[in-house]
Amino acid sequence: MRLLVTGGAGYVGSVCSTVLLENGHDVVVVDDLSTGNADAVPSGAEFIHADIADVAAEVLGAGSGSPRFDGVLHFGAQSLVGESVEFPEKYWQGNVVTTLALLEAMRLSGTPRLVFSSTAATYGEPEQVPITEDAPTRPTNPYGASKLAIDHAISSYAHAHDLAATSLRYFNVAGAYGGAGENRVVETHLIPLVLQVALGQRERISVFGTDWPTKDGTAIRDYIHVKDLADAHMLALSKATAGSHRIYNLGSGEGFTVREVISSCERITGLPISGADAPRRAGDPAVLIASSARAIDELGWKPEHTDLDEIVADAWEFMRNLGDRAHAARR
Ligand SMILES: NC(=O)c1ccc[n+]([C@@H]2O[C@H](COP(=O)([O-])OP(=O)(O)OC[C@H]3O[C@@H](n4cnc5c(N)ncnc54)[C@H](O)[C@@H]3O)[C@@H](O)[C@H]2O)c1
Ligand SMILES: O=c1ccn([C@@H]2O[C@H](COP(=O)(O)OP(=O)(O)O[C@H]3O[C@H](CO)[C@@H](O)[C@H](O)[C@H]3O)[C@@H](O)[C@H]2O)c(=O)[nH]1
Repeated sequence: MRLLVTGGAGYVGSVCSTVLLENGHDVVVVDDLSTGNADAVPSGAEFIHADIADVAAEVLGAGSGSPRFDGVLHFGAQSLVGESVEFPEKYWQGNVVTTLALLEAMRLSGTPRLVFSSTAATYGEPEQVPITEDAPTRPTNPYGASKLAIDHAISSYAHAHDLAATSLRYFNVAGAYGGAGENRVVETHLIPLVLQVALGQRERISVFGTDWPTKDGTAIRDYIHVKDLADAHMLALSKATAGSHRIYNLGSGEGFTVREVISSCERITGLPISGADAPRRAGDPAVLIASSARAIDELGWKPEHTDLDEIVADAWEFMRNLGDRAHAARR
């Protein structure tokens, strides 16, 4: 297929572009580099440096009579929970308004398929875990609310305009694949931050909240290997049907506390990692664990890298090999 990838200079988008190319697809990346790096775009992909809201109509050929792409994978977004509480405008504009422009361009060009990066943050604080797709959606931060609004917009476009749409609700993505991984200019995610401490690029890791109702008082998350996530995107592309919007949770199905993640990083790196207790971060839920049963049943998805130590080991190898290309090392 010929595919448009938004956010392909970011972490998940660059790994998925790599896997799309490995599967023989043609890939055009549009990225505004607001959080991504141009050098993360895989060399086999065409790269357009732009905000997708500005160029979607032109790139997709809105009004030209025939679609130029077989589908869009929409990773491009602002996606930091804490930042979204402080600057909600960045999330309503950058996520919702931008995606509405993309959906209009898809409608007007007749682009038939969409795979959207939704999130566990659409559910908010769960009543029970693991979380299924039928769980109530009560986001605890503007980031999750913006993604939920987009999911609703996609559903109505799919049904009214025959779009074959899939929303993949990722839990916490981690690890690396094919030379692509996490190398953000401003990093806020737990695993890369802990590994930056091991690399001597940061003094200690702050543990946000030690009074959560969990076994060691720190927050629990479900870490999914980015290669397993990429595989789910390939299945979503091939299985989607016109006029339907399916939503799938994607995680490994097991939860780890912040302290357990730090211990895993110590085991894998063989280095002691200094932590400092800190207050809870605004907008964070206590526990997020996925039920991916629907993706396993309907898409035939089989996560293959569910061991936390394996996920951390792949992230560690990627970060050690970054050398001068590491943004953290340049600061
Ligand atoms: N990383 C996770 O744990 C996680 C979990 C759930 C959902 N997600 C979702 O997955 C997607 C990718 O996340 P990531 O961790 O790779 O983030 P990232 O910040 O590394 O990548 C996002 C990319 O999108 C680009 N971008 C942002 N707005 C754009 C716009 N308007 N036009 C063009 N490009 C734009 C950025 O420059 C960046 O390269 C996001 O939609 C995010 O909400 C991520
Ligand atoms: O320096 C840090 C950074 C994070 N944490 C904690 O570690 C956990 C994981 O945090 P982080 O890696 O920042 O991810 P989340 O905030 O859980 O969000 C990720 O996972 C969500 C789905 O679960 C996605 O929607 C988001 O896009 C993605 O950033 C949370 O409890 C944080 O409070 C710390 O204790 N110290």
